[in-house]
Amino acid sequence: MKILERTVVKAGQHVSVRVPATSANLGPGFDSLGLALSLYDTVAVETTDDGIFRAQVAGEGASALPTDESHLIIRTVRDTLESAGFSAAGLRLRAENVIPHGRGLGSSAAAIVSAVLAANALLPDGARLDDAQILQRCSELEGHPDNVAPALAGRLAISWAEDGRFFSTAVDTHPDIVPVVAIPAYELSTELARGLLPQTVPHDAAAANSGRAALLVHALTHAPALLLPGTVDALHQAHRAPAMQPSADLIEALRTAGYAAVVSGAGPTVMTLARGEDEAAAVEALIAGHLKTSRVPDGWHVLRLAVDTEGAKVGVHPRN
Ligand SMILES: Nc1ncnc2c1ncn2[C@@H]1O[C@H](COP(=O)(O)OP(=O)(O)O)[C@@H](O)[C@H]1O
Ligand SMILES: N[C@@H](CCOP(=O)(O)O)C(=O)O
Repeated sequence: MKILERTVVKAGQHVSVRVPATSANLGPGFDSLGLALSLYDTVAVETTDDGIFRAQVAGEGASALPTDESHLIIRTVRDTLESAGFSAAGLRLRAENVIPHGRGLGSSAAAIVSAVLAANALLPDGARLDDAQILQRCSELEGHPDNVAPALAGRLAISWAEDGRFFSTAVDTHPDIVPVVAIPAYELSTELARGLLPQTVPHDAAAANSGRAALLVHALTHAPALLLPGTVDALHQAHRAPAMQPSADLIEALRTAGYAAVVSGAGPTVMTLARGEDEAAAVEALIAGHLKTSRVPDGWHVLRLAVDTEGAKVGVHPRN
């Protein structure tokens, strides 16, 4: 058997990456629309020559995530180096996690993006991936592009796939848009939520959904008054509701009151796209009242966020 020779990347390199949370789907944009949010994970990676691969995790997942070479970011850094013909003799990683896990705010996408960008920065000139290759790699690892694209580029990302290739374009949102997220204590894995979807959908549902998705892009970029009709989904939310009934009930209460509430990603976080700070305050008041009077589990966190406009940021110290 032929053993593949890989060049070992230089030890003593330091890279840090900050990646935003993301909310995918936004109602009718299943696997295609995603919004970058002002909530960030940060990871610092150092190459060593001691043969040890170790992660130190603070914040979200600190007590649950592995700290050895099975950590998602360590695995993805190594795989990305290896696919470029390189390897690391050792890695030390420090993660400061703020994005909650299994809540539909793109934590796994943020981890994948930070790993691919860190690995890319560790590669020598001439071996690095370009932006299209980075999007391709991250989308393949995540399985869909709608979280990784806005995590990379910021803003509202519109993504699509063709013959196994992933593409995306990012656009500015209207300045009035204020995302308010209500994050429950309970988790729902994206894998499990994807398993609840049917293999095929009726033609009228697909036709209705494409009209709403087109309307939503206009509402988010130019006409926030159209956000309520623009966030009607016919493809995934109803199928997933039984797995997140408290979130589905909160969405119904918000939409009945005229607010554009959706399932964030695969859930169970509820995101409302408010029009301005006054409406955001009214949304927060409605959520607080609903959580007090309805029989929902405790432990929700409500955050008023902004749309992140920068996407992932990489720092290299020092550049070789
Ligand atoms: N920062 C991280 N570091 C390591 N693993 C992570 C990180 N963020 C997420 N993960 C992994 O991804 C899982 C959550 O992914 P997923 O079910 O897709 O939910 P989410 O909507 O948060 O992306 C976590 O349980 C964990 O295994
Ligand atoms: N389009 C995906 C989005 C998953 O987002 P996440 O934040 O829940 O990982 C889906 O709906 O499955």
